[in-house]
Amino acid sequence: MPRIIDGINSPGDLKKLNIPMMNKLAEEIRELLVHTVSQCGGHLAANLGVVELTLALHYVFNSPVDKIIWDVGHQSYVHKILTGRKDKMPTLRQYGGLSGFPKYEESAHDVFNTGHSSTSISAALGLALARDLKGEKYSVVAVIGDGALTGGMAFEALNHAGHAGTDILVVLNDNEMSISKNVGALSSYLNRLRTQPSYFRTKEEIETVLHKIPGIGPNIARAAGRVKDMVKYIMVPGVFFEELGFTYIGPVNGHDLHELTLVLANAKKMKGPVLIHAITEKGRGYEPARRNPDIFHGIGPFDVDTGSPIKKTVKTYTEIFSEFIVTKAEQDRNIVAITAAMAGGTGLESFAKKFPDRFFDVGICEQHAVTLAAGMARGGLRPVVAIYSTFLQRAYDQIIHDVALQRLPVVFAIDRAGLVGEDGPTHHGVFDISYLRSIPNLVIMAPADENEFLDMLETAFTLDMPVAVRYPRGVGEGVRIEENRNIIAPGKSRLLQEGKDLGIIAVGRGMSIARDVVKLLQEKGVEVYLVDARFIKPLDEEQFIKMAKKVKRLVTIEEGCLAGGFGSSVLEILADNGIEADVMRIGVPDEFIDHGKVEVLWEYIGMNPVSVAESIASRWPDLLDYKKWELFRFGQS
Ligand SMILES: Cc1ncc(C[n+]2csc(CCOP(=O)(O)OP(=O)(O)O)c2C)c(N)n1
Ligand SMILES: CC(=O)[C@@H](O)[C@H](O)COP(=O)(O)O
Ligand SMILES: [Mg+2]
Repeated sequence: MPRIIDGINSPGDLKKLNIPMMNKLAEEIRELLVHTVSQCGGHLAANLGVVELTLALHYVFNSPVDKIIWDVGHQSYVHKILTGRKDKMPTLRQYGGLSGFPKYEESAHDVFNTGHSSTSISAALGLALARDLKGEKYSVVAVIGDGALTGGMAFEALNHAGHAGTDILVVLNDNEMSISKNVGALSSYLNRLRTQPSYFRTKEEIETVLHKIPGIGPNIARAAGRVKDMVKYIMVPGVFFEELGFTYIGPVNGHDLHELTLVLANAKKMKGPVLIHAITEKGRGYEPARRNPDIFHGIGPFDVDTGSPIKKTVKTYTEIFSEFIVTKAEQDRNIVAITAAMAGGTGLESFAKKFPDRFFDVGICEQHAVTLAAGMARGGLRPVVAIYSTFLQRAYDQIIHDVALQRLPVVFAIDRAGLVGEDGPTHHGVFDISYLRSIPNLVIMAPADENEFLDMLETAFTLDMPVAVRYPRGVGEGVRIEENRNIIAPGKSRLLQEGKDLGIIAVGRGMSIARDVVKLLQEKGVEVYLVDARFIKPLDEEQFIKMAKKVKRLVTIEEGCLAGGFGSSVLEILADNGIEADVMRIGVPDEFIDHGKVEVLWEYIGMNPVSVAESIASRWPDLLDYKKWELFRFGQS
């Protein structure tokens, strides 16, 4: 049977279809989504939920002349399929292939790059204001989820857009889910909009209801009758958005193509800011995702028939943190845990189950999460804020102004530090070393393996000051976990071996690379002095100086950006102490690193063990002769 999807190569092809044909196309798109994500991994549930919404948007609007901006952008696969990238779907999230997020460099239909939440309305308003100033004519649409709407930036933008009054359409895609169940008062408000028919009652009906309230009811009813606006508050759905200057339309069935296309076509003609509240179901059309939208929010490759993910054997750093923090909280009642809508991703779900009163999911509000922690610490609690490195960027001022400046004992569990792989440049956690190490009053650690990680977490709670522990995405080194924990003295590195030819100082997952480099070099007779820095701040100055004096040649290895990074801090120590040494820094160069498997990315930036060994051999040819180092890559001696 011919498939409609085969004839869809641009949004223009959609406009030839009628509603039944588009419904059929929706089914075919869902099949493609499930197949693709089962192979490549990715954000399945959100995409399954926006199939009809995306079809309707491309049916009514004329992309790329009209601009559609996808908030977070994890739900943009359907948009990619409809805008000429259907055949490239098998390359999704792989190195050199399609990005999992909108990317202007990939297509003119991806008007604005996203990945972090709650930026779409600001960007859309910027485009709309640019359009107005340049006297151009096109529509601008921001598609934002109910989770992303919890982010402060979205409100800053609504506030400005309502005031600016220009033509802009916000489509609120409300599926009641962030990654987990959406939280907060706003979420409850959206829920009331969805479910309470009282919003549609007439003035007379409202007065009747009010009269039934004993004591005060009749008075309120009389007052409401006099004050027009008060009645409006009760009668008009979406009054919150209306009061901000938006025309609210909704709720609309986000899976009914007939209703969606009509409403969008009307909204397109309206003047000023308009908000359409569309109700969708996350995971729609694939039962495992519909039943577990949180698991299928972002998932690795899985079996389509069962929905089961491909199993891993070694524990992830996140799992280790998860177990640690539950045990620690059993011992210390003052420990509270905060997440910004990432309970699953940061491993706080078990904590939430065990200590519901001590767990706080604040929504996608990293800034608030950090200052909330500061307030709690001032109030005598022991807060741990678990946030991905890339999202902590949002809370920079709060770390400085609210936590560090007041030297408050907040523990930052910084997950996804380093390259994260398939999510790519919006999500790589490569900046935290640089942006944190300049902050006074902050201790920063990075573990080389699981035992060190647990020791660091334990140490963090012994220090009466702000402490950050950064650790990577995914599995650890697979070492056996020892029972006894060691408290590490701040700034104390770990000497692994002494050697006379070359010194390597590595930190965090850089140590795993360093170990392999040492093996390669030792096989060629090079004697390496190897130190696991453990601390990014404070640094083990004494050890580093001793080492530099002895070997004169140092290599630093970190999984973070080189600019202002850990290697730079080693150079600062040497310079400040007048030590002359030849230093090679290995880390992330001054460019945004694409998406792909971490090992592939390491190779690209010259950070995998073989590349590092080759760089060492080429920089110091007297250590190894050319012929020998050339053979590293082929594993020959
Ligand atoms: C600043 C920031 N914090 C956290 C995230 C992680 N994150 C990605 S999607 C998402 C939930 C978004 O929910 P919603 O906007 O409702 O989209 P849905 O997946 O439900 O369609 C979160 C928390 C992010 N991308 N950016
Ligand atoms: C879109 C987004 O920001 C998150 O869903 C992110 O992709 C999760 O990453 P992890 O898979 O590392 O939890
Ligand atoms: Mg949602």
